[in-house]
Amino acid sequence: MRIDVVTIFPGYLAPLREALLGRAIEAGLVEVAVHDLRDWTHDVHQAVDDAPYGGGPGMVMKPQVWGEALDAVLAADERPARLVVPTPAGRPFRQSTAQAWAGEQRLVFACGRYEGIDQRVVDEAAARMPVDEVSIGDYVLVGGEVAVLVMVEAVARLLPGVLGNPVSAEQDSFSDGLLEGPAYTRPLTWRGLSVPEVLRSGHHGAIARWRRDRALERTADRRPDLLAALPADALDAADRAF
Ligand SMILES: Nc1cc(-c2ccc3ccn(Cc4ccccc4)c3c2)n[nH]1
Repeated sequence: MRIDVVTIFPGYLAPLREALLGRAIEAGLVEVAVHDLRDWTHDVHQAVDDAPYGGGPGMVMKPQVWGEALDAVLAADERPARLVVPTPAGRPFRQSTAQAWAGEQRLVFACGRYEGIDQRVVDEAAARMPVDEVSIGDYVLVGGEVAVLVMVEAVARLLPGVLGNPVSAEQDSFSDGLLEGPAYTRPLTWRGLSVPEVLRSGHHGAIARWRRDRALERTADRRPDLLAALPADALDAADRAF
């Protein structure tokens, strides 16, 4: 997969080259290119924003600069690309979104700032490629860069070879519709707190049942919406007894 990010703050994307994802890039499992939007300005002030039509606070990002930047970035590789535009007004980005995007050959992320990007950039792009306007949560950021870091990590970890132990991607929180239950490691007792006996019993069936019960308990407590959204056949009799 090739990932391109266009932003006026390229330095914000430096963490992409750290740790797990950095190693995946070095291993050639994923390619990442970060581009400075201002490279496609032509005026001395390198203007990327202007006042909003219709008035209102803040500034809007100019369509001309974005149009030239996206044309150039898309032309740099013949693989078909999906354009992703983070915005507070987007459809929710979920694990299912990350799983769908993990199958893409190419993702191009457009990081807005100010009050966002002129809508015509999205509308014009949508005429020639798939475009997703996505939100990473119901809170307001200052720009799209942090959202891109979140989404790139969520997608990249699903790519073959990126995670050391691929099984964990399948056993993710949300992959079975439930939250992850509690996890423990050594020491057996820490500050007077001990690890649940069942986890040391060696009884794999009992352990699996205990873990499922803790996941159900936590999901019911913290995310009842997820429980309500589970398909009818997702809970077996033992789950219902819980
Ligand atoms: N989930 C999520 C995404 C964003 C986000 C993404 C891109 C941009 C570009 C500019 N802003 C600032 C902004 C504030 C308010 C209204 C519109 C834009 C952004 C915010 N916030 N929260």
